[in-house]
Amino acid sequence: MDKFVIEGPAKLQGQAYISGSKNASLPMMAAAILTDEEVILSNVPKLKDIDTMCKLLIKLNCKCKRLDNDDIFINCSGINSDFAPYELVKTMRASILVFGPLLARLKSAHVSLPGGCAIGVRPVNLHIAAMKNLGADVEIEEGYIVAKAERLEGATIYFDTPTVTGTENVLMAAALTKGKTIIKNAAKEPEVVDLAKMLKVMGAKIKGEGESTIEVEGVSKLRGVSYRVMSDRIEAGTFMCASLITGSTIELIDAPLYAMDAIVDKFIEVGGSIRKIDDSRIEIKGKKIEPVVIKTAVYPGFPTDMQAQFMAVLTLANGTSVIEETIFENRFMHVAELIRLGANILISGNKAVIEGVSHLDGATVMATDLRASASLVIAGLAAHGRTEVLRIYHLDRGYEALEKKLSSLGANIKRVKQ
Ligand SMILES: CC(=O)N[C@H]1[C@@H](OP(=O)(O)OP(=O)(O)OC[C@H]2O[C@@H](n3ccc(=O)[nH]c3=O)[C@H](O)[C@@H]2O)O[C@H](CO)[C@@H](O)[C@@H]1O
Ligand SMILES: C=C(OP(=O)(O)O)C(=O)O
Repeated sequence: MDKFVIEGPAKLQGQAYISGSKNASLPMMAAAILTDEEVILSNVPKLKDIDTMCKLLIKLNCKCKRLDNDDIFINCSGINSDFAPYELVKTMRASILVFGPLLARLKSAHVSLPGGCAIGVRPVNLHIAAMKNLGADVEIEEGYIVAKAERLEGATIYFDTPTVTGTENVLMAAALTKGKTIIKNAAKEPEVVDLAKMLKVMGAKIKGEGESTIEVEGVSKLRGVSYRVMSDRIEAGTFMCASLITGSTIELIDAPLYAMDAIVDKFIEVGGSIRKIDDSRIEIKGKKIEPVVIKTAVYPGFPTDMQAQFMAVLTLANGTSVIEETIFENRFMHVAELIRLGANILISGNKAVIEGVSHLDGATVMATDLRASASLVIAGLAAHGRTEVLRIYHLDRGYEALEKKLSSLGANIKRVKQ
């Protein structure tokens, strides 16, 4: 198990390249199941989750391999298995994204139920209800979703709560399902929009992506595609937090600002500034850390995936901040670890009250989930002395070469094998 060793405090300068989006790449890889032609995705980040999705596709008898650099090649012409085993699904919840495509392509799916995880229970009841609505018979047997769909037909699907991967599963299934499917209270996240754009290039008929009602007119066949994945707004936001907490000016290449309004607003409210250099480059400057109120919400609200990183920054604010987490019931696992670094944080229900302190001191801390890990790295950059972040395999699920990118900005951070 690797750990990070950080010697702080750091001052950063230079350029960081923002990789392709994990949460856009994963559904697009699953969408390759929908066609028997080649799919080439570019700008796919080198991450553990991407490797897991590739392994899962190979298990289904698709071909999946990384080409040069950031391209992934997938060909599902030989797909002949509908089985997504627990061994893979337990390591990555996003495996549930093969559910919709398998049903549409093979008329059956046998997909392990993802377990709970550190941030919450994360049920998939809405995915299952949606597939039933499209006409599938779905049972839960021995921890698996077992679904058959002799005759799928377009339907109106209403989500009680907008679910990102649920919306993506329905989009993919409906693209190959006879008739019109209307998704109401759909997720509007940019990654959903990017998936819809890819599906349209494949020949899908979709209207309304990015709005709360999406209409899909099913087609009988989808083509292969070559598609460039959007850049990762959460990675870009994480670098914004690194610049705030270290009071540094850095340049970001390929940050998808068009999808980052809520993050940029908070960055500026806390005390950052942004200057556009050209179409692909921005300069971000962390000047001071003012206390703020943050409430996570579905897009275009403030993303839950940025909550932990902003909390790390606010531990050093000039006053008291409040963060309310409304998406996941247990996404404050980083708090106890930030307290080990000297932070003053109280939790009451789904609210955290963060009293800014004058400084943080290095300590050994434990990463518990992906974004919690990132928040500990950010805090470690500002903490005085040595911070060890254990269990960074969580971080490797979703950040490409974070330690290399931070080192090249001047941080003293090393990956150490234990
Ligand atoms: C691979 C991927 O894209 N992951 C993202 C996706 O996760 P994911 O798609 O799993 O998250 P959802 O949007 O589904 O979850 C939103 C809320 O709906 C609830 N819910 C969801 C489905 C369901 O069947 N029943 C149900 O109750 C969840 O428990 C949660 O409270 O969106 C989350 C919210 O922006 C992000 O944090 C994740 O990074
Ligand atoms: C929670 C996240 O991912 P996943 O849904 O893949 O667990 C995340 O990206 O912060």
